Amino acid sequence: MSKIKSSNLGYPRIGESREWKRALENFWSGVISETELIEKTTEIRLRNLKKQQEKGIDLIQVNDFSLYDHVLDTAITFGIVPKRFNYTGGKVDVHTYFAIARGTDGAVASEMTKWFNTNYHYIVPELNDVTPSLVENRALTFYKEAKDKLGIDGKPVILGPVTFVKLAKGYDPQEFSTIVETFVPLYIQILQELVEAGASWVQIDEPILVTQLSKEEIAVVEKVYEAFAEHVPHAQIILQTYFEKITAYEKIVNLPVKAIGMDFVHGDSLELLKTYGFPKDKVLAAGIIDGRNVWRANLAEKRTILEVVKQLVHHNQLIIQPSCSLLHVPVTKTLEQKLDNVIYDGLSFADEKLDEAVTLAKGLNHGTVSVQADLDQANEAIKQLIETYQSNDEIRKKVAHLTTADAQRSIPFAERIEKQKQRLQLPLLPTTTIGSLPQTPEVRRTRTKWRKGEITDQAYEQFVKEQMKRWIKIQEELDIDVLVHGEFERNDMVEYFGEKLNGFTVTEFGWVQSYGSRCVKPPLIFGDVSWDKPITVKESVYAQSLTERPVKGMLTGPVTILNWSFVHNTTPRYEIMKQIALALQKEIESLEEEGITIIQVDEPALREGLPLDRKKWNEYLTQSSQAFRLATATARADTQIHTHMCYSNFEDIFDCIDDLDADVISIETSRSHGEMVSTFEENTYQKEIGLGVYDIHSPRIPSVDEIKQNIKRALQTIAPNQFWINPDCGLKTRKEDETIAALKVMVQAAKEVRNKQLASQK
Ligand SMILES: CN1c2c(nc(N)[nH]c2=O)NC[C@@H]1CNc1ccc(C(=O)N[C@@H](CCC(=O)N[C@@H](CCC(=O)N[C@@H](CCC(=O)O)C(=O)O)C(=O)O)C(=O)O)cc1
Ligand SMILES: N[C@@H](CCS)C(=O)O
Ligand SMILES: [Zn+2]
Repeated sequence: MSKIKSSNLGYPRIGESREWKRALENFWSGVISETELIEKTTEIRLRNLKKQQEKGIDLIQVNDFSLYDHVLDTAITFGIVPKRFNYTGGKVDVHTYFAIARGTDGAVASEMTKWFNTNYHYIVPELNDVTPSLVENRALTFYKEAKDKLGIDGKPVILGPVTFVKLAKGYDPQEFSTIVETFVPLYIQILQELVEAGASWVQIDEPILVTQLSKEEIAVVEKVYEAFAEHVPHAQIILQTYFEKITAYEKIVNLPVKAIGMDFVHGDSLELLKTYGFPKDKVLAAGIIDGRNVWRANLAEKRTILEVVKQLVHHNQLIIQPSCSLLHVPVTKTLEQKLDNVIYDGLSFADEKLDEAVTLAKGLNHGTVSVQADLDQANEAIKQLIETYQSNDEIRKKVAHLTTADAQRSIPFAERIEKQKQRLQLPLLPTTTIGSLPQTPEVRRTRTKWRKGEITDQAYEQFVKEQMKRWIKIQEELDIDVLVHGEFERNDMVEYFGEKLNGFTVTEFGWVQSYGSRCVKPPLIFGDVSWDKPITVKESVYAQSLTERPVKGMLTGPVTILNWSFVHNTTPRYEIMKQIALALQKEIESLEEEGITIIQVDEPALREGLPLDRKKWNEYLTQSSQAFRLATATARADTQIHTHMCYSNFEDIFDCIDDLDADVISIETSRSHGEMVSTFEENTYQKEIGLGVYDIHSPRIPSVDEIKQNIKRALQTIAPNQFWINPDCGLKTRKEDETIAALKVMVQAAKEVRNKQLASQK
């Protein structure tokens, strides 16, 4: 009988103490050389592999490490570099690689967007005018490295051609099949070289197979994998999917590959298996450990599922693995010193998830008795965890009695906006920013000192006040119309609220990569959510006291707080979302009581959370808009409610955006070069809107003409009296001088267009 194997689908890149982030940022700022960057990152990569080897993972993944993003890595494997970066062929050097991701003085960065329904962002490949060729077989390089340095026969992973082309831009969708075909010989060469080097398995990731593909697209998938089977018959391919169940299961499961990887946590893959069976000649790679959440697995329950799965596959042809790459969870829980013991015992980060996979495989191979102690321990930890859940009867009752009317503003938008215009007296094409201002090393350092108790609460508060004071003045000098307090007091827009609301817990080191070197520390939700006292009022009121211009109150919305937290499944998600909404309602009321006239409730994660399975869209969108409206319903009619969204494709959720009933929305668009603008041609959006006029994730300063172009393009489809002028997103990642220079250009461009508009109205 063959042995059931344990496997991994990707290990976090960032290192236990975010040493990867520091290496990258030190390289970008010239503190370390390219050689040092390569040395440091090689060290991290090898350490990651070694850890997995020591844990006893049978199939250790290679080529999952990246210096920025794995989709960008795939692009440079094929020499896909947009023309503006002056690439002349051959292996893409590190400088060009980072230039595509971050932009340069002379060339805008490639667009970045959400990786499926996650908070990880990938760099969108641009296929216009480039002929792909295999310039570097990166999978082979990293396969050899693991073999030579650690004696690991790794399982190289490559992003499959269908997903890669689907996620790319710069081609006519009609040409999809032809474009994919151009990649097929290149993939065949990669596979051939890997087989020659001795790779036992090759994993090809095709997560696009869990989305709705057309018949023609499925035919392309079939053609591609038939070609691989024909040309590289000895490659043992694992066709890997994740994040949902496979949509065209009956077709996909019969493709000529050795193994199919499926997610057994998200979407009902078990039902597919039971209904349609699983081919005898294939191995099933079962993603049974949740790669998207941090709560400990109930191993006994998992084992029961696996016993069923085992009956459905032939002769132990089973691999046990996480449901997706562990990129989406923090590295290890062992660094956490401050967590409550019960919560600590109930957690499982990447390292612990690998232990869980190994345990389950061992139990299946050697009988449950061999792992009984682990199963009992997990069971006890989970039991303890659930017993400590803090229920809040008052909140539960409130939520239970909510009606549709509770999620409705007092009067319709058309009437509200008139009152708001009266109250705010803003110019045509008002300028504003999205909320955060540069979180300089000094700001971060001061907060870290305060957290460590090295400076007093008073000194820290004073420091934050000074930042606000300085920046209110800067914004006034720049002549921005609607100001922000800058969010200097916040570590992150979600974690900050997690620290203040009941029902949340935060970790010290639970970092997860969001994009490039930037990481987030999602809070844990384990308890009913409630609000005790004002969270943001002190800062907003102070900032407002310094100026005659309106300063926006700044909150994060219920959908985003929920989606960017690790939520335990004790309570249904929608229930928690409504609890958060009720808490935000109180915060809004507190801001209003102190005279704040504009309140922004950010929802950048609304589109991201859209289920991959279309059948689930309606419920999600209805619940999301309901929760947002509940949070903002009690706002005065003349309080202007703003919202903001970024780094997603918004076309599919346009109706939901409208349904939020926010008075003003700002949407990131500049990296997608006006694609969003065309959406407005097909829609008659009545409310006010700001389409980001410059990209904030690049250090590059835009020109006045560029911004004017962006504004003018927007004004072709949006009325001038509806339009706001703002950057794409918050400015926290930018340096101060870059920010001031870019905002100066933005205001200048706004004024030029405004004056022209006013002159033409005369
Ligand atoms: C707007 N976006 C956000 C997303 N998700 C979020 N949860 N938040 C977002 O804002 N998703 C979509 C977009 C783009 N994504 C991001 C994600 C992350 C950042 C970002 O800037 N991250 C920071 C970390 C922020 C933070 O929490 N910092 C803490 C800790 C400070 C720190 O590191 N201290 C050092 C010591 C410093 C010193 O002594 O010099 C330490 O502890 O070692 C804080 O500020 O207190 C990042 O740098 O990665 C942006 C957009
Ligand atoms: N207000 C937040 C929104 C980010 S999506 C910020 O400006 O950083
Ligand atoms: Zn944003």
